Amino acid sequence: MSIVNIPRLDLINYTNGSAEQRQQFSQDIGRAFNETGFVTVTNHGLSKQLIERLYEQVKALFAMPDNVKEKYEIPGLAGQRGYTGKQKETAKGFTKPDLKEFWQIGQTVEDNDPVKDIYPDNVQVEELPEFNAVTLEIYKKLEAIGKQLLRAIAVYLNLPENYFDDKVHNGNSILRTLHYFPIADPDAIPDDAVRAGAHEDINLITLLIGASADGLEVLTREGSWYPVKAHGEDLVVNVGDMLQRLTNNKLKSTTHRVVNPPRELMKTSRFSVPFFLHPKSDMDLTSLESCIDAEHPKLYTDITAGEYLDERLREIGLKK
Ligand SMILES: O=C(O)CCC(=O)C(=O)O
Ligand SMILES: [Fe+2]
Repeated sequence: MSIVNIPRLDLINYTNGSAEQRQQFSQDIGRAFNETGFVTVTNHGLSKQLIERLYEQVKALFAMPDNVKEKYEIPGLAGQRGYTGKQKETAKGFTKPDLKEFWQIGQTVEDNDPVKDIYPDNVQVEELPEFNAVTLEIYKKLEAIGKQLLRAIAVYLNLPENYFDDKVHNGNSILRTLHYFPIADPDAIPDDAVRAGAHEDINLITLLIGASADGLEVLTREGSWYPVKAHGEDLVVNVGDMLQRLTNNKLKSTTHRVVNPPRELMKTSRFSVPFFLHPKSDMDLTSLESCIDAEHPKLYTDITAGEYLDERLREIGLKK
């Protein structure tokens, strides 16, 4: 069996470290993103109490009756805000939808950036004001952590450290709170229906809170599945297709999935909260010249982040 290297990185070494520690952090995250596309991050600044508050609210949201949640399903928004009901998203190449329901929160523009006009408003959960408050706080904090990580990656790529700053400022990022619901009768579900079918994330990088629950697996280069284990409150961070495209596959957007639990645990829920860090839709994803040479010929056509997102939302059935 192959050994998959998913290093555990201490963010304090980047945010408060010496020049040497910062350089080391950049090399460590860059190398891991080049090899497996995944790292775990500790000392990220989200307190245990905040994460507990988040999960309490996420559980309360999905505990509401389906007919209450369904009033927050907004036609025309491709699931990008509010509720998406059970079995609506189908991983690319799969025929059965994933066994999950989710709620998505988008960008809140706080300055007078005109991009404000193109983002739909977030949907407020009337029954749970605390859900609205804690998810907004988590969104802003994960966005700030993501910006730090992109700075470290920019250094690894020999770009100016602030290369991504203006591209992700007021970006089209999404916080997704997810519920993999209990399966009352395992025999009633189709054989190939899974919690989350094998897929790659669309965005630049993903920061996931709560991957300590079992089920998340990454596909190794040898073609086997390897479980991702995070220590308690660590974040799991991975490369998405936009960053892979920008770097002409130097950084790898690794295929991952969430498997169903063993039969005796089918009646239990699994919750998780990924943050998909997106740039503004006008970011040019044309592969960097520095990532193209005779050994690494250009693999992708030129496209903007907005055009690319549109294409992908159609493929997974969220956009008609
Ligand atoms: O639930 C998880 O652990 C991962 C979810 C995921 O990969 C996704 O929503 O893209
Ligand atoms: Fe994913």
